[in-house]
Amino acid sequence: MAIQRPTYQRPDPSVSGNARTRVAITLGDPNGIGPEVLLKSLHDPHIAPSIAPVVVGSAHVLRQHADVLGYSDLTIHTVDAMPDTLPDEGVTVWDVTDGATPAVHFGEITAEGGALAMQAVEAAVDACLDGRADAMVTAPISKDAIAQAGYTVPGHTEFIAQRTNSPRPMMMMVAGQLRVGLVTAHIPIAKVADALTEAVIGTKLEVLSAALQRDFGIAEPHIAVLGLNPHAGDGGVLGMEEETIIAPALERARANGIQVSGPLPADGYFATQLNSGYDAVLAMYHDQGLVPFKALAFDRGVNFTAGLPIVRTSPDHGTAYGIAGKGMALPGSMESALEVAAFTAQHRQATAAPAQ
Ligand SMILES: NC(=O)C1=CN([C@@H]2O[C@H](COP(=O)(O)OP(=O)(O)OC[C@H]3O[C@@H](n4cnc5c(N)ncnc54)[C@H](O)[C@@H]3O)[C@@H](O)[C@H]2O)C=CC1
Ligand SMILES: NCC(=O)COP(=O)(O)O
Repeated sequence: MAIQRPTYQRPDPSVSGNARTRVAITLGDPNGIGPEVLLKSLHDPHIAPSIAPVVVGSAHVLRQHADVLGYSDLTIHTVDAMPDTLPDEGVTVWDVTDGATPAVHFGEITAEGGALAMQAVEAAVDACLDGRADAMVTAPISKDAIAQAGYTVPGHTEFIAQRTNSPRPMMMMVAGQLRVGLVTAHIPIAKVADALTEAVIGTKLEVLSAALQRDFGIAEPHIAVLGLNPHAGDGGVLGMEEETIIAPALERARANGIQVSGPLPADGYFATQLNSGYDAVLAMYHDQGLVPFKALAFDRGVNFTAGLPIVRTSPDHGTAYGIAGKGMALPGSMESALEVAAFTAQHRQATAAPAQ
């Protein structure tokens, strides 16, 4: 079977009246590969025409990464707020550090790095909420570093949901037509089964279905739902969650007008069903969805947070400390994250109900 590759059209600026999508791009952990993939992506001539990118974080950190990459002639414009217009060349950084000059320690997990990364996320969320930005793209943070900095959320998804008062966030991975939603995300595997309830699965199906319509333009989405246990429980021999929790949740979703199929065996799904016309698949836990997703689409995969009032995407990879500062990081996932952010923001704007 052919590996699924992204088939997104490049975002069409005419969708929103020729306005470029204003994207706030958070710098991520300064010691990881976030700034590197960001710099490489902004050099992609296919990306620049459709978005107005503003990097949020530290100009000093970005300069250090640019120097290591050999981009020493790059002009970095520093501003102290989300700007309305951008210069024709160079990269604009909204510096949120109050003039600090943080050092970069490639490959190290530090509280300072975690704090700096989250300062940028806070600023970018607020810019999206008050309309100064159309979308945000987050370069990767380290969950360890942000915990050292005192943050009690596991990652962006939960943090942005809190800051935007969104009770129903959902992690969703996207690579072209391959879309994977998660019922549970950042919890220990030992807690997954207990976290699965009919209500939770029903909520995730609603959020996923709404995101497919509102953000990806699929009028009548059809969602495949995976089982939890091997072979979807095999009639109860290998586990009962399919019969007692997942199937009833699907019945209720159907009654509410959502097209769903399942519960389907997870291993077979990714081996045979990717071209069967499903618009998305709902996985029960993080690695059930992300292992096959990354195996199929790592270098183009995007992490999209469904269920938010703002548009937020991210590359599908993390801080990759082992290769930080070596110039080896592949930028494709960040490029796709920028594209999906622009595409979904433009789609939301184009289809938003006019104000009464
Ligand atoms: N959106 C985000 O903020 C994300 C953050 N993370 C965090 O990142 C940290 C490290 O996570 P890991 O599980 O080690 O995953 P990782 O994605 O950082 O690294 C996994 C493997 O992929 C390689 N890799 C990752 N990105 C690459 C790229 N662009 N080009 C070439 N090779 C690449 C790495 O070198 C490593 O071998 C953790 O704290 C994790 O929570 C992980 C995923 C997403
Ligand atoms: N595996 C995805 C991941 O860990 C990223 O999480 P988040 O920071 O986007 O919440």
